[in-house]
Amino acid sequence: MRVLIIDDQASLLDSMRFFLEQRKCKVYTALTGKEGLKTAFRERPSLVILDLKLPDMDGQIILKKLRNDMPATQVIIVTAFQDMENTINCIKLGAFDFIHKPIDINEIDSALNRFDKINRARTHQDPPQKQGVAAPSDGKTPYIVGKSQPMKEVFKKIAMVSDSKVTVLIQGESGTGKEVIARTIHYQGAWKNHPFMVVDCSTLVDTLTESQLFGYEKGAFTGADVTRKGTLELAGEGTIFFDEIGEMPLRLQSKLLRFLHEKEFIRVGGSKVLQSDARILAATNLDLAKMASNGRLRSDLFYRLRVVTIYVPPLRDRRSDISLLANYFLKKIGHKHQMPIKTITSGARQLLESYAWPGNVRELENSLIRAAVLTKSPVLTREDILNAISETGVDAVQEPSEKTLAEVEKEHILQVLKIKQGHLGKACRTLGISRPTLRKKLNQYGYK
Ligand SMILES: Nc1ncnc2c1ncn2[C@@H]1O[C@H](COP(=O)(O)OP(=O)(O)OP(=O)(O)O)[C@@H](O)[C@H]1O
Repeated sequence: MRVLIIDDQASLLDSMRFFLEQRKCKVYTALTGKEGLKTAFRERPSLVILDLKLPDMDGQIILKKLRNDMPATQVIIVTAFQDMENTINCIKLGAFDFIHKPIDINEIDSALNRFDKINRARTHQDPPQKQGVAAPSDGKTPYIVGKSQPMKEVFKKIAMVSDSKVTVLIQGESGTGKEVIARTIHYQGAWKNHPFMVVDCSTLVDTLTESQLFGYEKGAFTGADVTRKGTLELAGEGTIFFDEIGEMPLRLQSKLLRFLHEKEFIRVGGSKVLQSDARILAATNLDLAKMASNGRLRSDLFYRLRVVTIYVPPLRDRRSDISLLANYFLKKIGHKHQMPIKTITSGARQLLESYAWPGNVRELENSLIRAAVLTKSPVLTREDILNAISETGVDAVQEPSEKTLAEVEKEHILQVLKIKQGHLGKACRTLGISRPTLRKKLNQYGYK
């Protein structure tokens, strides 16, 4: 295989050359963008490894040129994790993969393995299609940190859907980052200057929801003294994100379905059919297929929603993201609380990487906030992290104890409630008990 590496760090070029030559690649190198393009057009490599930050040219311009003029050549971009917007733009522009800086040779190895595999499969296919062009960045996009293979797939899907109005269902456990993904789809997309509206289906009452969603006409019900627009109208050409879609009352499900089919709706108490061009994103941590089969969710709505599904794996299934996320959160905490950025010992890092994180990324972030705020020292130890986790976490890191079953049950219920930030509905789902049962138990513990 012929590989061209474009990077302004001579030492990195040397070590990559050494590594790639071991893999029997013919390697070309270039220290600048201009030199890189010249070499690419002369040598026609099958793969280019391209650093986005070059002294003379923007990496995205080089990528665009390579994808346009040499579509058979694939490009892996090298990026800093703070460059998430750029990374997504590069995927939109047709980058094959990305690896993070500082470069871990294992990441290159697995990217090359993927490239080999896909290249072999592609031999009999048509040349790759030209990809869409990215919208300019506006700085509002939230960061999504991740370098694990499942998160790379998530980034690719975000890039694929953000410039279209396709309905997307985001599935994953609580705290895995579903809302961040929804926001990123919106703010990376062509309609990012239009509103992003969130509807939390788990907190809405049936009748209230209807007027909130569809708006109402003056006089539609007692207290409706003026005509009001609902979320669908207010969103305009933007995005409506239905969080916890599995909680939507059945009656509203059919109205939402009509909206998804026809893009039409009527205000409560009105007769005029109104049009909306909003994009629908939905998220759930429930098994919607099961809900559809037992009648709790309309199956036609389920099929309509899952046109494109993004699955976000729990943090315990993508442990290679943990260290990166921890660094990111420690920086974020430092900036937010205006304190020096804390670091962690290798023991603490090992603990973070081995813990089960039942509350996923949210629990990791909250534990680090607690540890950073409560610890005076600039370096967080294993103990500091352990204390912070056991404040809210589930018992995954604790030693076996001699507690009674009732004590363990109480602790577990209170911990889950903390993780769910006091949200009874969410806690019930995690605990697998009904709301009345949870209330009864809380009463027994002395909580009203
Ligand atoms: N990959 C990620 N990179 C950076 N921050 C993340 C990532 N994933 C999650 N977070 C952060 O973790 C917290 C929880 O994320 P989010 O609210 O998106 O999860 P969720 O899956 O929608 O949760 P829920 O199902 O409980 O509503 C947020 O503060 C978010 O910013």
